[in-house]
Amino acid sequence: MARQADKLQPVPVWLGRLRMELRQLAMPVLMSSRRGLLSVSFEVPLTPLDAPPADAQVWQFWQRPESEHCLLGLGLAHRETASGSRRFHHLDAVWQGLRGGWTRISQGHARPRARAFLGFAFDPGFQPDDAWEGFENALIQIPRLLVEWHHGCCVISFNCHLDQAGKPEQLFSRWMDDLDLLLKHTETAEKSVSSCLIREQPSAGSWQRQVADAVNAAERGDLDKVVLSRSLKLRFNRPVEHRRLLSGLARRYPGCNILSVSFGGDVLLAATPERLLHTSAQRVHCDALAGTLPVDARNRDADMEAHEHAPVVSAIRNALDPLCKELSVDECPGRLNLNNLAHLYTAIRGELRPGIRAMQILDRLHPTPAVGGMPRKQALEWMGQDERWQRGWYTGGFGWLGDNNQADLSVLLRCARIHGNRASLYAGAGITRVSDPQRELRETEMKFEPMLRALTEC
Ligand SMILES: C=C(O[C@@H]1C=C(C(=O)O)C=C[C@H]1O)C(=O)O
Repeated sequence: MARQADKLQPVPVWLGRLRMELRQLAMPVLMSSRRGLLSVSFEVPLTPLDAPPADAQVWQFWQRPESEHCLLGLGLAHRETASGSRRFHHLDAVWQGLRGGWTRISQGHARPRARAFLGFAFDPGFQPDDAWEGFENALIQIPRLLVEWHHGCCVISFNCHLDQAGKPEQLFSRWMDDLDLLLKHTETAEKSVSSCLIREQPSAGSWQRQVADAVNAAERGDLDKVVLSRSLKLRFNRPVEHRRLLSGLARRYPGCNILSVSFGGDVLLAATPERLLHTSAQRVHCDALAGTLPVDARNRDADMEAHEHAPVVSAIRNALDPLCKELSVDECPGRLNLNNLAHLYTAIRGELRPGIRAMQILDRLHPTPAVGGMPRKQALEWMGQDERWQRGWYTGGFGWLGDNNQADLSVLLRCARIHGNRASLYAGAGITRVSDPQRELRETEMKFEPMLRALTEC
């Protein structure tokens, strides 16, 4: 991401003015009878961060290095949660309501903007447990401080919900604490961390047996595809330096979305190649990403993987079709090369019918057969019996929502959940009637590798 060294001013100069202007702009609204959300935005000469600040407790971090776009949220201004089969309907209504009553003020060149983070578990029935401390089934969260870097420009927004803001002086001091946290951000010294594997869940042997059962079920015609996953639990000799981990992943995977979330407990981070949904006004873009090969694989291997890829393309096409005026789907899949592996990739783009919102698309899309299976119902039932651990947010989604039907949501893959000196890693593979258990196991190992490497190098 481009640095803004040329625009950099000594921090205290703009900070003093910002403090004064924030007060002048926010106070009349805080003293009024207005309700709903308030945002006050400023353009500031702040260089991009490659991770959340060291002392932050609650944050959401979203970065797309390739397009020089990064969002960082600190603290909590407002949050709405949902679960169950209507969770996206509920959050859609919430989001529309919030946007309707949002007072937005901006200073200088900053454009007033509405931004919220959206995150959700794979399963609408997921209930947060000890393993996923602080992670709700699905939520929309508006941070108290939002920093957005895009193409060399940085806008900082101070947010609050006027119904819950408390006394103005307390709010200003919380805002200033968030800002201090952001400005105090420093690099941490390099440390070597050694790992020891605690356990695999399930063991490699039983996972291969599960794969063989699923292959038999596909041969019988009970299902076409099911994605089975496994988890690795690791313990390190000191707390995992997740910020360093994140910056390492961004360096190595600039084409992926780099994500990190904490609600005060565990830290979830990911370098995911799969964009679930990207909308802006009436345009929609989805990735069909399924079928995995070593980077140096031959075309014959790609033909085998096409079995896994085709159902994903057709499910996304079917989900989008009724919502779109026009839909274009690449004729043949291309290859998306990551460092050690490649995925078959098809871009699906459309023009939405008037009034179609991002959350309505999400409701039809998730879970795609890239992470669930086909037919959806049978595959989910199969997974329910076989996977004896909670996927939590793994294969769920995370990203942000904005004005004008903007949304950028990723599938939570290639992720790790960190708790002190422990980490849980997740990986899965699509199983069809042509799958081979040993090959699928190898595929999950290839998917673990980037995070394992980053963890042991950070
Ligand atoms: C389930 C995962 O990945 C998904 C499954 C893929 C496959 O089966 O080939 C490829 C990309 C993802 O859609 C994972 O990385 O854990």
